[in-house]
Amino acid sequence: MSMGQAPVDPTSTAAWPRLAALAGELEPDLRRWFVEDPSRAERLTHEVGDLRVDLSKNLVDDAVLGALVDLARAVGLEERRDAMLRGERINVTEDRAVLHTALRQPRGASLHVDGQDVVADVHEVLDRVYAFAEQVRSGEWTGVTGKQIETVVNIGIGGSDLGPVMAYEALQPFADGPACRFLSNIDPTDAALTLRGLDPETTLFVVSSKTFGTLETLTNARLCRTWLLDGLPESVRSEAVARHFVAVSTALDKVADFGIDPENAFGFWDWVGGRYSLDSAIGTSLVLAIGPAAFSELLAGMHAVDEHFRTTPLESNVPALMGLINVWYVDLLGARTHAVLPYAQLLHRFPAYLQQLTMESNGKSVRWDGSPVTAGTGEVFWGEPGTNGQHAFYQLLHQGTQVVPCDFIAFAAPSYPLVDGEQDVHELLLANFLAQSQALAFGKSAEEVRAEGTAEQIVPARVFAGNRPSTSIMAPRLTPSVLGQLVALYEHITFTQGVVWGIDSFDQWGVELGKQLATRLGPVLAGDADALADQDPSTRALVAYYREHRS
Ligand SMILES: O=P(O)(O)OC[C@H]1O[C@H](O)[C@H](O)[C@@H](O)[C@@H]1O
Repeated sequence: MSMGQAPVDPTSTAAWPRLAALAGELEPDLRRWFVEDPSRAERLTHEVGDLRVDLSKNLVDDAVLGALVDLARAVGLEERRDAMLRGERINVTEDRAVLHTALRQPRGASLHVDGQDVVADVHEVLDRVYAFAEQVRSGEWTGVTGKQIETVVNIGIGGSDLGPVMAYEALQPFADGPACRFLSNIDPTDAALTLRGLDPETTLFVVSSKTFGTLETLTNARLCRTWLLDGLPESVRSEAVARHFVAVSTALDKVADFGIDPENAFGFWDWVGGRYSLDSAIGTSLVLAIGPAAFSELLAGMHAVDEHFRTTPLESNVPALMGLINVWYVDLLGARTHAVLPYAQLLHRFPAYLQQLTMESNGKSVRWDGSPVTAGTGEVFWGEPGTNGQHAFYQLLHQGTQVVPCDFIAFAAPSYPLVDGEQDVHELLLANFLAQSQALAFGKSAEEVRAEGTAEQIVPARVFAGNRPSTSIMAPRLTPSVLGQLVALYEHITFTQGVVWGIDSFDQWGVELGKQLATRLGPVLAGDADALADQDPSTRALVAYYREHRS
């Protein structure tokens, strides 16, 4: 398939009307489906790496899955996957290759793109990041006054923040290096609170920005540079930035302009999208925290899932199936959102990370050739760790009027085994994970509610309709490798959906307009009367309110 060609319209495939008919006929009855097919759980459970993915509580049967796989073949999922992995420029609107999978190719592998072995380049940078991290972690690299680095502040936003902070939180049990803090927001409160209590002599800043042109990151980097210099004795100031600032970017010239020594800069490439960059040098703060060995395991976990995605027939290809089932929910069953519910506190930032991955990738209305999409795209991803979510929004999941497919994520072994008297607390957590997926799937009928002696007038309020879809992902424990596997799994789910919809999942033009307008509104806030006069009445009134109340 030539990437310049129009994408195949999914609604024009033979599979689409079959899916529409199946959706029309669908009378979901998970209770009956499990009784009638005792092998349903086993047949619909697949393995990818260390992940065990149980799809059996989804509203699918063999006919639906068969039609979804046919749809995937008809739109050329396999060809486009292979084109991505080969380094073709499938990011059409930016004319770029999409090669985050090359970031986790093992040492010694090779992939030539435009005559360049990108895997060799990847390992050259990784080695530099690892060597630097070892120096900091061992205390060989010190601050300008000779003190060991105790805190790393990652300054970045979007993909230069969400991946590293998510993984740093998730891998706390493996964090044996300096503590990390993450500064992202242009709200000056973020800088003030991130720096609060830190000692300039023992703080290292990692300025992470693919473009090195992002307003938030450059502003925060300057604030931190001022804070650093103000907090150090004058005699060492001229040497301080070189010892306390490193940078990660594809724009190494801009790094030098900022005053960071190119020796202390780690590069990556335009073929790594920001939201796909955790495993590039953007992971430097994570490497500082968990060390090169653990980071290598994370990369190996991602690679294992890449290999599964590359080689497994679609019928048992887990990311492909999960992506296709998501398409089924969005386009045929009317789902608008998708909840991700980790029963693991350590994954508390995972849903936020997934929001950028999925929504910046697939929140599009036009296809890669510029024509309008032909089906609904880009569901809203959201979530919170269980059991906290249970006491907040699960009411809507159980009894609301919308289909909300849920992904449960749980681990057999606890990261911190604690007991409450005789009670293994991790078992309480897992009991809740199992209970919620059961309750969503199988519900509680009016007869069952009545049998509990419930007064007739409140029976309806206590009925659970059931047949609310979920996927259960389990792994032995949350390790760096397993985290890498989860990230790669969702990357390829996102890719699969994007291919079906025919959209370029690797651009993000939709974030640009707000940035442009913010640049124009800066002078308005600062008092430029002519610029204010050009604004719409609502904006003018908001600015007037600001003026009146700014103290
Ligand atoms: O890494 P940077 O170039 O600073 O970009 C940071 C983020 O900002 C942009 O607006 C994009 O929406 C994100 O995809 C990107 O991750």
